Formats: sequence, structure tokens, C-alpha cells
Amino acid sequence: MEERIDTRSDLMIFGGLGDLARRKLFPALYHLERTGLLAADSRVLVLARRAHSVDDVREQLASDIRRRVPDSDWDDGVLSRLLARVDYLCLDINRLDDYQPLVRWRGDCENALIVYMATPPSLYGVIARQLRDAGCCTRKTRVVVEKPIGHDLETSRTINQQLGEVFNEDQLFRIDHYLGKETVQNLIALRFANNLFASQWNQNHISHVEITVAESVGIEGRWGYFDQAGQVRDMIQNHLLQLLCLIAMDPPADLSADSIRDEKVKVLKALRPITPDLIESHLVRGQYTAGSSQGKVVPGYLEEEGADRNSTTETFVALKVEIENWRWAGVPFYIRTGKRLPEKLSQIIIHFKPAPHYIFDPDQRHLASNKLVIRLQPDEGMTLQILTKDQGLDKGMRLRRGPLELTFSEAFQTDRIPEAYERLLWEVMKGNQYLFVRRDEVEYAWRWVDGVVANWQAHDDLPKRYAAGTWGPVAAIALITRDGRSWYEDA
Ligand SMILES: NC(=O)C1=CN([C@@H]2O[C@H](COP(=O)(O)OP(=O)(O)OC[C@H]3O[C@@H](n4cnc5c(N)ncnc54)[C@H](OP(=O)(O)O)[C@@H]3O)[C@@H](O)[C@H]2O)C=CC1
Ligand SMILES: O=C1O[C@H](COP(=O)(O)O)[C@@H](O)[C@H](O)[C@H]1O
Repeated sequence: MEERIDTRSDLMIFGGLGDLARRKLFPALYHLERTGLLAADSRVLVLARRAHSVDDVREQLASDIRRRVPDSDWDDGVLSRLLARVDYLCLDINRLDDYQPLVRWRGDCENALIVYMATPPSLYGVIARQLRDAGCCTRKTRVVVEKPIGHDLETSRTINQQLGEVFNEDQLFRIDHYLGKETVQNLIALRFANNLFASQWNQNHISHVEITVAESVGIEGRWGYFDQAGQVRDMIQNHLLQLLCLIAMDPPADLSADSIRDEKVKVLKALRPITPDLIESHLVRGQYTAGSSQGKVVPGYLEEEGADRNSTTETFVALKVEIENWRWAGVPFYIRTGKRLPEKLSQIIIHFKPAPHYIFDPDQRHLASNKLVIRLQPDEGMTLQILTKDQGLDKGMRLRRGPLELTFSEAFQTDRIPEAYERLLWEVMKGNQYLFVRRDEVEYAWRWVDGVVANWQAHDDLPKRYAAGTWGPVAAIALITRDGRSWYEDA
């Protein structure tokens, strides 16, 4: 049972009519309204640069939300209740005078103030300073900022520093939306509530780990942002490293935000740097060319709208990551992520070592190890592959690999799994930071990623081509087969 907490909130969204707000935040608020989690007095203030009437803003949001909520979850009454909470003010983030109306809007309302910065990160410091100078925030204000925090360690330090001049760390909620996914949180339950796994979770029993986060989409009209970032900064620095930390961290003493974050930081500190001599064997960068995706012909990265034809930005990355500590010595983590891959699929595969002495048919030796496949999305669940005797009088002691299967939607009869932003907004309303990233986590992740980037640049490593709709460059297959292994395929 969750303890009853006062969740009455005034949510102020800077960049309130931007892509993130319209595609993710408002649909999430709709679902929170639908499940009765928005406190009766909670309010939402949309802040945007262009002048609109409140009615126009509500109409715009209504159509955005309608487009993203399936018919089975639709309820006109829920939408009306949500829109009744929504107000709008025109504001230029750079103009201090524009903040006075925010103070008036707040009045003497006692709701917790949540400032959501859905803007480019270069504006986070400005917003923080202006809120302070306008007298619009207090020691209790909570601030939500989006990834990426900066472009590298130096810029992330600057942003964190600017935020830190106005807010304390316990007021800052840095989003990595993967931490809001139910199946990602489930990694903690899987690892620390099941001693069966907890006792085997180390180099004595695990040979290697795979993490795949594949997307079938391309860059979706975000060339300007994406080309500056690339897949390493857009996905590895945050989502993939967070997943790796949750798999690799030591057991936290409890479920408090800092206990979990302390353990994640230890993993980030133990990542082996990808030094110049490792670039070739441990890193593959790729860029998609024209091909087909979900049955449609699609352009290559360099032919996307707004593209610079000479860009060397990567849309795919595969890495062999090593963690230099007692638990994981000698256990590589093979991680890969890319755009325009054959399907949208995020999964983690734990490959257990074979039994120390093998007594079965020598031809079947390759079968003889267990795998735990954790499906983060879609088809959320997990499969433990175990070995049994093949059935039948004529089979002798032939082995067969079979699944112990847990598909969450079937096993727990869940009608829908909440989207990450629903969970994250709800946790901010409760003031709970455990699903948000602490400053040192962001900075240690950048420190490692900066090393990777600097070394591939010095090495003049250009991305290798792969056709849209395939699993990345051939070199990504070589990265793992070189170690006598292969990427997991569900056969
Ligand atoms: N979109 C997504 O799926 C994701 C986004 N993010 C992060 O979320 C943040 C927002 O991204 P996204 O919504 O895509 O970006 P958008 O560019 O779509 O939205 C940013 C908003 O900020 C507003 N803005 C910019 N400058 C000012 C200003 N001076 N005064 C007032 N408003 C201003 C823009 O207004 P105007 O329209 O007038 O320019 C725009 O509405 C970024 O940090 C991004 O990296 C993270 C993960 C996913
Ligand atoms: O943060 C980001 O994540 C999305 C992928 O998120 P998912 O929840 O759909 O798996 C990615 O497309 C985007 O480039 C990146 O900025």
C-alpha cells in the first residue's frame, strides 16, 4: 500500500506547446486524470512564446490528446476535466517581465509548484534564474528537466551548475524516461526480490550480457537536434547506461532514491574506458542508408529532410562494455541501439555460464546454458530458457531447450501498462526522486561517453553504412562473433 501523500500540484510547463508536451506530457496527464490520480485542486499552466487564447490552447491540446489515446481508453468527461485545469500564458523565457503574471497565477495557492522545463537545455539556467528573480519559486519548488543534460561533461556541468545556483539537488528531477517504464523498474524487483537470481548475478555464473534497444523509426523530422547529438549522446549516454547500471549495480540497502543512485554511480565509475587501442574491437558506429521499414521504402539518413549530405553522425552504435569490479570481471556487456532497425524492440539477455562438467551428447554442448530474456518493450515480460530431456522413448537423454514464460499482460491480466511519463509525472507530484537521475550520475556517464567520442574522433572512425530495415552494419555482428558469441535471436 502506498502511503497517502499530498499530491496537489501546480504544474507549469515551459515549452508547453512543444513536441514533447503535446506528444507525451498531455496524453500522460489525460491518463492520470482518467485513473483519478490528479488531485482535485491540481492545475496546469501552459507557457509558450506565441500568443494564443486559452480556448485555442485547450482545443489544440484536445486534438493532440485525442490522436494519442486509443478508443478503448477514451472518455470525453476525462478530457473535459483535464482541460478545465489548463490555463495558458504567453511568455518569452528571456524576458523577466513576462514572469510577473506567473506570480499572479500562483497567487497564494498552496499546491506544490512543479516547473517542467520542456525546452532546449540551453534555456534551463535562464528559466531557473528568472523564476528566482521574479520571486516565483521557493525551497519547495520541484523542477523537472529533460535529457540530454548538455552535449558533453563540460556543458552538462554548466547546466547543472546554473540549476544548482537556484535549486538544491533534492528539488531537481532529471528525467530519463526509460526509468519510468514499468518493465525497467521491474529489473529492481527481478534482481532483488528473487534470491534465485540475486545469488547467481555475478561473474561466477554469468558469461555475458546483451542489451538491445532497437527502433524502427528514423529521426522523425528532428534532424537539427539529432545530427548534433547522434545515437551515442541521444541513447547511450542516458537510456542504455541506465539500463546497464540497473543490471550491473550491487544491491542497494533500501529503495530510497539515494541508495539506488549511489549504486548506479559505482557502476559508472567502474566502466572501462574505451581507449584508442580498443576503438576498433569495442565500438561500431553506423549510419542508415535508404531501405525499407515496416514494408515501406524509406530514405537514408543523408536524404532526410534538412540533412547535411556530408554528415558523419551515427544512427547506430554497438559497444562492448566492460565493468572493472569484482562482480563483473571478465563479463562483457554487448550493447547496441539504432534507428531504422527492423523492429522496435528493447530487451536484455543474461547469458548464464554452462554447468562446470558436461555429461550429455557432445553435439548438443552449444545448447547447454541458460538464458534469461527480459523483454522491456513490446510484449513486456521475460523468458527463462532452461534445458530439459527431450520427451519420448526414442530420445535417450537428448536435451531440449524450452521456455519458462512470463508475459505480464497475460499473467497479471493488466489491461494497459502505463506510459513512462505517467509514472514520472506521478512520482514528481509525490516528490519521490528514485526514478530520476542525480547530478553525479549524469556527469559520470558523460565522462565515459566523452572518452569514447574523443577516441573515435582521434581514430578518424567514420560510421559504417547499413540499409534501413537491417540490424546495423556487418561490423556489429563481428564485434560479438569475435568473442565466439552472437546477438540473441528469438528462434
Ligand atoms: N520530443 C521528444 O520526444 C523528446 C524531447 N526531449 C527533450 O525535451 C525538451 C523539449 O523538446 P521538444 O519538445 O522536442 O522541443 P520543441 O522544440 O518541440 O519544443 C521546445 C519548446 O520550447 C519553446 N521555446 C524555445 N525558446 C523559447 C523562449 N525563448 N521562450 C519561450 N518558449 C521557448 C519553443 O517555442 P516555439 O515553438 O515558439 O519555438 C517550443 O515550444 C528538449 O530538451 C528535448 O531534448 C527528450 C526526450 C524526447
Ligand atoms: O529519448 C529518446 O528516446 C526515444 C526512444 O524512446 P522509446 O520510449 O520510444 O523507446 C528516441 O526515439 C529518441 O531519439 C530519444 O531522444
